[in-house]
Amino acid sequence: MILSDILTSGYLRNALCYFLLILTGLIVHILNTVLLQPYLFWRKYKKYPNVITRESFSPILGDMKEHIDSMKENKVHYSYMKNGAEKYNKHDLRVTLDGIFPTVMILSNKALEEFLSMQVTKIDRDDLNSGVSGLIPHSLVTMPSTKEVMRRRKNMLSWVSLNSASKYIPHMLRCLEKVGNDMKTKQKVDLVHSMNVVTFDVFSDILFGDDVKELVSKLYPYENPDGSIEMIELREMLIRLTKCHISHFFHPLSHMFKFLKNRGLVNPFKRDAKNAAEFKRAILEIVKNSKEQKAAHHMFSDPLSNEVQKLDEVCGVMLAGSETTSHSLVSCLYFLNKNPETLKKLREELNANGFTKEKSFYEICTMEKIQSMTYLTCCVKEAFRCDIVAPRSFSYAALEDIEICDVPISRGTKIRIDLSTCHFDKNKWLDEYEFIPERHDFESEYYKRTKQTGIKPDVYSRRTFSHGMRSCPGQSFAMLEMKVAIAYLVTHLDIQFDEEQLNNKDIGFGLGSHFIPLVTVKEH
Ligand code: HEM
Repeated sequence: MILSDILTSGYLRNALCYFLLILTGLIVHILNTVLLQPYLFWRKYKKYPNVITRESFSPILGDMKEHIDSMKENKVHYSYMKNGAEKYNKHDLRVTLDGIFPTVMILSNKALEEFLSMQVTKIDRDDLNSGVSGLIPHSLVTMPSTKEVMRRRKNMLSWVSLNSASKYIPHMLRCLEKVGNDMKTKQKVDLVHSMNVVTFDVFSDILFGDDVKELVSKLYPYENPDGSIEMIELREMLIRLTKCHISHFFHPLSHMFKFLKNRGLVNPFKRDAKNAAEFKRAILEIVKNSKEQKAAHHMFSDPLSNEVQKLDEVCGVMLAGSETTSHSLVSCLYFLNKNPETLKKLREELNANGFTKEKSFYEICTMEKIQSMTYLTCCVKEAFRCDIVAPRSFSYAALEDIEICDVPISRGTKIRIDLSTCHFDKNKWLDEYEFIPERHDFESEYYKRTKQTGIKPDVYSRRTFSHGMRSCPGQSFAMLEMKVAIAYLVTHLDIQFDEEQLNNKDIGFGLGSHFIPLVTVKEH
């Protein structure tokens, strides 16, 4: 058939018609999921007086716009939650759009109580695969609370021995000593990076045996955004992978065309998936080569989980255990630098308990001593209140149509607990924007004063580790590690942040923060 025949024949006309039909369907589908459904969701909740939503509908970006605008103004991406606390705390729920995905955020205590009472029959962990959980899609962190997942959670806790963590203190001190000495030799130190070295080393010692130390510190290939391959250590790889996966959250494509991200079809998702696979391959090699019976070895001997789940479980523990604590350490050191009187008082408590740099920390730093220092505990608790490593919980979902505080929530809707806003509730915390460790000390004058005003926190006013059966299982371990690290660092070092960062009241060092704290470090 010659070309003119084809053009005039019905073949082409039919093909063209089908093509236009498919294209129209695709456009309608995109407009419906990207614009119409999010808009209807936003509008539906505007009428409830106990629900707060964005004042105007923001297409495609949704409430991500808040995060992006904060960063543009040199504020940490979640600073709007703190600054808007007065407005938000008047409501039970906040309805947001994570890009185009509708999410209900639990704000008030009443809403949280109702949420917890429905867990896990009507509300459960969502089978999520976004943000940082996209890095570990088969770990228990991302799975609904089936019997099997709760069994994995219990086993993981006992294998990692989080409840008898005192045995890890000497190793924590060795890591701190090494990093502390290294920091003193540099003119400027990226404090997030240094604290990451500490927390990663602590967790690699918990998970892997001494016989694979070489493999842990070996260099592995990592593809950079410009396509170049850089040889880096595993801990550096974990830091970069975490940052990249958090940034997926702010990437419009991951909201508009989820499959592109989930299947790693285009960059940066493609590159990040490749780097994640390399990271996991390295972890597998380490576990397989270790003969020592450390936590990862036990996790891999679980006969009821498959290889992919076990691998993600180990990576999940590394991620949950090291990234969170390192960022919290930076926040705590920041507030201590910003509040010299507090730092002085903390050093006095440490000195009075024998924590001086002339003494060997390996002898004096016992679990009992660490737990007995009230002011140290208060400083860590206050840092947890004032800056939060994860401003929202992982994602949960409604398993059926439910109501929270008389507000209907349809089956399948994503629900998250707001972990930050209540930390600045002026009805629960006196001087809510000030860093005042004394507020956590029942014996202090400040505490007595707050009691007289009637403004006092309750069990749900502290949400750093979330609440309920899927709250953080590493809380007491994290507290211990924070206290040992702060005790060591403030006794041995003077850490100075730059003035601009000290004066920025909207700075923060939680996950995904764009701030790089370049500090100067001197011997104390
Ligand atoms: C300062 C340090 C830490 C903070 C602020 C923190 C905070 C959190 C938060 C907010 C959650 C989400 C809970 C929810 O979705 O409702 C979580 C989950 C989790 N955390 Fe932590 N965490 C820290 C340290 C640790 C440590 C040291 C471990 C040790 C292994 C750990 C292991 C986990 C695990 C396994 C989960 C998932 C629990 C589940 O889904 O059942 N975390 N953490």
